[in-house]
Amino acid sequence: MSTAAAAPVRQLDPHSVGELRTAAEKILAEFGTSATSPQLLARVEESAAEFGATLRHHCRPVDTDDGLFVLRGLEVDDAQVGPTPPGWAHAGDSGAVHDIVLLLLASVMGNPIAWQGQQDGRFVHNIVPSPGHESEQTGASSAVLLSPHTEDAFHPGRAHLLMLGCMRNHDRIATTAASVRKVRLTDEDVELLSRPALPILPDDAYAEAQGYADAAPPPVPTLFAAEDGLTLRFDPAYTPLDQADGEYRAAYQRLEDELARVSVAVSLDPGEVLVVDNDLVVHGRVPFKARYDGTDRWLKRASVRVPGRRGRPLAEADEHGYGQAALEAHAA
Ligand SMILES: O=C(O)CCC(=O)C(=O)O
Ligand SMILES: [Fe+2]
Repeated sequence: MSTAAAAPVRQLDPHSVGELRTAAEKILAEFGTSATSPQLLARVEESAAEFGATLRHHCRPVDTDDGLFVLRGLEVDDAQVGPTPPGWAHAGDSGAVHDIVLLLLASVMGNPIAWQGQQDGRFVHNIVPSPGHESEQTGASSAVLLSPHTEDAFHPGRAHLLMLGCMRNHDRIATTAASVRKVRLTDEDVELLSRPALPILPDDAYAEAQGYADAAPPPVPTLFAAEDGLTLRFDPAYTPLDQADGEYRAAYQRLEDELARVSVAVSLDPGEVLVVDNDLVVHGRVPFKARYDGTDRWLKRASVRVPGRRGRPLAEADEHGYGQAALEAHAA
């Protein structure tokens, strides 16, 4: 895994930073919370529509095979944001102005989404290590490697973009990212992995979806040849690989090895926002020791759909999504 020059950086200019900050503070002053209501979301959409061309340009689609970029230039005042919450359920309005900044950025890039079944339906999630969850394959874990995955891979309505905004990261714990556009596979492996062989089951962040029993889990392809290149849908921790034949398993393993080979480690500093194209890149996190003293690593996460984006199999439209539906922040 490489760490040098891990990600293309887009440096925000002071004017763009000011626009974001002023708009977010105004919205927070009006509503007194970052908890989303239809009124707050409408105000976010209005404000985002008024941003200048420079900020919009910083928010243009991912434009390299890295499949990601880091927005730099926003500021987080470590003293002012208060202690890292001990779990998402305790976060409340901690760092509320940063929730709104992230929502504004997300609204420039596309349409933010939320899931009823995750973090109380919030549009901005808090990713913090949580006592008792150390070994899970969710954002609340710490002691284990969070293995590379497509965000919400089980669902046809999953995000096109994943945004991770850093609030605090004293131990410089890295997010990992691997782009399918950088892997080397034979045509035979690509063909094999493009067949819908296995389902991807809902992850541990979706207790309700895990109980879904109305229909069988649909098999989905791991790779897809989109117009502009390969895309992937990959979450080995929730894929029943033992149901596949040896040939498929071997190809899947070769893909996993290649993703590990091209993986980069992105250690975010406060104020930085990592934007990952969820169709091109799988992300994860290295293991670390949680502090549980209010100074732990703390990220804000937003998920975004990009209207009109292609690059996924049409058959996804028929998937049941395990009874889960994403809420869109803004009318399509
Ligand atoms: O903690 C991280 O860096 C990434 C966690 C993760 O997978 C996520 O928030 O979706
Ligand atoms: Fe994730």
